[in-house]
Amino acid sequence: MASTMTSPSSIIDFVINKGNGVKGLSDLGLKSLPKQYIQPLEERISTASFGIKNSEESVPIIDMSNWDDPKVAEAICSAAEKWGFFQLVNHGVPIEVLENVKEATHRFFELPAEEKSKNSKERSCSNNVRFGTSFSPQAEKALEWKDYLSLFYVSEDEASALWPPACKDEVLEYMKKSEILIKRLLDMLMKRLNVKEIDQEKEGLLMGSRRINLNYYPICPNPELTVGVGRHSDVSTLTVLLQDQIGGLYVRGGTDKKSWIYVPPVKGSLVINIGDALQIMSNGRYKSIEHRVAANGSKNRISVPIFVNPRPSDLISPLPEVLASGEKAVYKQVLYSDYVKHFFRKAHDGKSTIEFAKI
Ligand SMILES: CC(C)(COP(=O)(O)OP(=O)(O)OC[C@H]1O[C@@H](n2cnc3c(N)ncnc32)[C@H](O)[C@@H]1OP(=O)(O)O)[C@@H](O)C(=O)NCCC(=O)NCCSC(=O)/C=C/c1ccc(O)cc1
Ligand SMILES: O=C(O)CCC(=O)C(=O)O
Ligand SMILES: [Fe+2]
Repeated sequence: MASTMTSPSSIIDFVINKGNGVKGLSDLGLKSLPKQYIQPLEERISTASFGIKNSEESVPIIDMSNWDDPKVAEAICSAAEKWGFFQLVNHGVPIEVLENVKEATHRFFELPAEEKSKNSKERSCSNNVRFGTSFSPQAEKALEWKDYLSLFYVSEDEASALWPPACKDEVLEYMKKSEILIKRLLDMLMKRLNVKEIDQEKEGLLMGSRRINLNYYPICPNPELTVGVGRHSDVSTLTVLLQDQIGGLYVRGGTDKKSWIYVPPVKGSLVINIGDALQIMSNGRYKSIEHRVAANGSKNRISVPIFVNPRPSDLISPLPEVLASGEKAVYKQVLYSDYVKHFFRKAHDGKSTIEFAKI
């Protein structure tokens, strides 16, 4: 099979059109990376330092056991300002729920291509369920070494009816059990912005819609030539990210704000990051930080982000409470679905998406 698949168009046909994804390529045991996946030099991730702490600085690890203690809120808000990323331990989401969702993710991606591709953009019976590969293959000059299942949550009933049976129960449980944590985090972050209470209207604006992605990064023949996910910031309010023990996530940070800082897997933890919507609503106080994922030459990696978002119909802009002291708005009002469409229609390009909302 591998030998018959040498032309660029047959690779694309096999991976994208036939729904085999990069997992299909990886399973064939390819010895070298197809050229569509070769990233320009400046986008490649040196794996020489892979898994090794590459600087004195690292993303804060915050213990949430005493979530009521003002010191916890202080640590979270400071991390959101300085790093835009932090890891949480003792976050209240049961470890078993996290283990189950990881297992369900493997179960889904182990399904035959024919079964998975029933959820492709072309064949899915709903826009809210989508199996795909790379990020935006039509827009990308170089593809990313990742397959995904993206599930937009509307209601429990809709999810039960439409989400793939291989993973839906575990994914729904993860969403349900993470809700208290999400509310606690938003409560702390809002208090620091002088938002005293999250009423129904604010709750809708901050967390009115959620999308969960199951990401699969199969073993890659030449990991140093490509990426799992290219440089981007999330367009969410905040993202709750579950990663397995394999590693590969890097975030932009450090004293010079330009280094790539490795986020080591911490057993039982959840990674939290601020997204563009909250950077806009906080008028830049909380930072949505660029991040990227390396490909791996010896292990299959998974991750499961929950993107906590405004509703598509929401207008987002700096919050009145933030501007009350006379601070000048640096972002204009944008319709959230326009913002997300803008993000999805281009290749990953670092922090560029937010230009769309700059005054
Ligand atoms: C505006 C949406 C996204 C699409 O609505 P639509 O225009 O009626 O539906 P389309 O199916 O025509 O999608 C528009 C484009 O976006 C693409 N797209 C539609 N969902 C998807 C999808 N989950 N995945 C990757 N392309 C998609 C889709 O392929 C299409 O591209 P194109 O065919 O070239 O016009 C709509 O679903 C919406 O408002 N959703 C609610 C908000 C929402 O989902 N927010 C997501 C937050 S996601 C986030 O923060 C980070 C995501 C992320 C994801 C991957 C990464 O590598 C890194 C980050
Ligand atoms: O796989 C990861 O660790 C991060 C993935 C990511 O950044 C995303 O899906 O937006
Ligand atoms: Fe991301």
